Amino acid sequence: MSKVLVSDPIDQAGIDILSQVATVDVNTGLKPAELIEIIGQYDALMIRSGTRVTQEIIEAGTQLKIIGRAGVGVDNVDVPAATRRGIVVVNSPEGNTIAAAEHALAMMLSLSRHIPDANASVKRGEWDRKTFVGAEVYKKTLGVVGLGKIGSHVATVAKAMGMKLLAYDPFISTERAEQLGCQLVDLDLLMQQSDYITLHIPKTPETTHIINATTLAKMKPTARIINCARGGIIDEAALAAAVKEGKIAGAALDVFESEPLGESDLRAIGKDIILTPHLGASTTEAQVNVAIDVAEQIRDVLLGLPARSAVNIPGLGPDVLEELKPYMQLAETLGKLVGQLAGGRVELLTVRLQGELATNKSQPLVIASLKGLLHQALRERVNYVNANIEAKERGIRVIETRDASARDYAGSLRLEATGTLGTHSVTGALLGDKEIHLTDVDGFPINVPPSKYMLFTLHRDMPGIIGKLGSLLGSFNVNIASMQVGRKIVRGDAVMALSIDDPLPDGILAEITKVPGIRDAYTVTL
Ligand SMILES: NC(=O)c1ccc[n+]([C@@H]2O[C@H](COP(=O)([O-])OP(=O)(O)OC[C@H]3O[C@@H](n4cnc5c(N)ncnc54)[C@H](O)[C@@H]3O)[C@@H](O)[C@H]2O)c1
Ligand SMILES: O=C(O)CC[C@@H](O)C(=O)O
Repeated sequence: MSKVLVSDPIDQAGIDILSQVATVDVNTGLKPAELIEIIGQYDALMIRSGTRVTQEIIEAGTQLKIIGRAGVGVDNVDVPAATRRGIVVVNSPEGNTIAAAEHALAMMLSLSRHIPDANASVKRGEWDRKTFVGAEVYKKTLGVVGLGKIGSHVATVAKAMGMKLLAYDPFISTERAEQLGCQLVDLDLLMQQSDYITLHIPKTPETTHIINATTLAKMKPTARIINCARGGIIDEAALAAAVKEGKIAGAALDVFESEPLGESDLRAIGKDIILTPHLGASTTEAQVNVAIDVAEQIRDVLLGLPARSAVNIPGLGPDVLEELKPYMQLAETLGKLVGQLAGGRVELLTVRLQGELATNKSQPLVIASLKGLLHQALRERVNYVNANIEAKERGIRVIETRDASARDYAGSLRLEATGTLGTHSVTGALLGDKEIHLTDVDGFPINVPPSKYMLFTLHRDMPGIIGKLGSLLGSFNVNIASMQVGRKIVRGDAVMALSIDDPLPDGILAEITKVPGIRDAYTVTL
């Protein structure tokens, strides 16, 4: 019989499901060394946010087939390390949506009416009705940052309470925002005009400290901000200072840069700051939902069936998977690339299957392309199961075309993305030992294997330009691993593809486009 280790508190409903197919050991609060010591005996590991599943733990888990995260965020799991070892990582993308949305709404109302401090005062024996005069949310403006699953539910309920809604989400269509009664605006306008601001975005390099001293300074002095998404999206020191100095009226936080919250200025501020210990998902209903959702997937994988919400491996039958896996990786890589070249909001994705791929099962490749395209916006929340639905909700139209006569490579895939900032295309193929190669960017032929960090330029093919770019990158201490130019005619337009060892430092893109002859530059992380 298989063995499952449950290393965080999980609802009994999940344990009952696991017990149908496995021996279940519940052992919570383990130190990393203790987990490393015992993980080798287990086929599956089920966690919440408490257990940090590092590469070391994954390597010690020699029998592990699946890691199940009872919740949304898999930021406590080293997913690339699990993928390398062929371990499926599953989550529950929707099980706690309502719980988190209701917590944000509860925070907004509690802040407005000083409920935590009023309650504490009555319990101390006082009867103070002056200190706790509040504000109504009716007819006030709520700015929703991130109009995904949780943000959408918050918006729907806030609308019913008579609030006016603004939203900032660069990956959501105007139509989707309008359906929810939200006016889509940029972040600056949202910060300036909202009476309440609520954050529902993932923590990514782009969203880390997206709310900082500069953005907070744009808020009205009467405005309040709520973060039930992820710690680190708000710069906590800047927030504490803004509330203390009366630059904004208040804040409510469920999540922190470091959890549990240690020494912090936030604790010292009275009724204008409300703090809860990452309780967004802590409702009986959500814990039953996520436990069942993830336990069912662990059960299925242990029985040799596909998982429905795999973060790293598609929920397809093993035979189809084996055959298509290299092409799905190609499609996902091209999706990530074209999404970042297009920037902004993509409205149309054209997937063209060429050569022998034209006769293949196309649906998984279209899904993998969409998963790659949406990765920038959704990170681990997009998977092979929800990519289609997420794309539809964002108003992304998908067109699929086939060209069996294309003969440049045995089989190749071309993605073209049209968005608010223009159209870009990329083509790729599997060469040699099924190695992914980019064979075309924006109609310019190249032949480069993709790397984690890349820089693309669109420039005029003229003497000296490569040297100038090389020196500029050198002056920013950027090391070039490889470089290739693709052109159609001599001294015409050209594309340069550079693989670089590290992410480009801030500000360098603007410098690159100042080099005479370079029209555009795009940085990409794959
Ligand atoms: N407090 C809790 O216990 C708790 C519980 C559940 C989820 N969460 C967190 O809540 C957040 C939202 O979860 P969800 O399920 O709604 O996710 P989701 O993926 O459905 O929605 C996230 C939205 O953020 C948008 N987005 C991405 N990058 C952005 C950017 N740079 N600027 C503006 N918008 C951007 C995406 O387009 C997407 O619409 C996540 O961070 C999740 O981890 C917290
Ligand atoms: O496990 C929890 O309680 C937190 C869950 C939440 O942050 C999530 O990402 O789903």
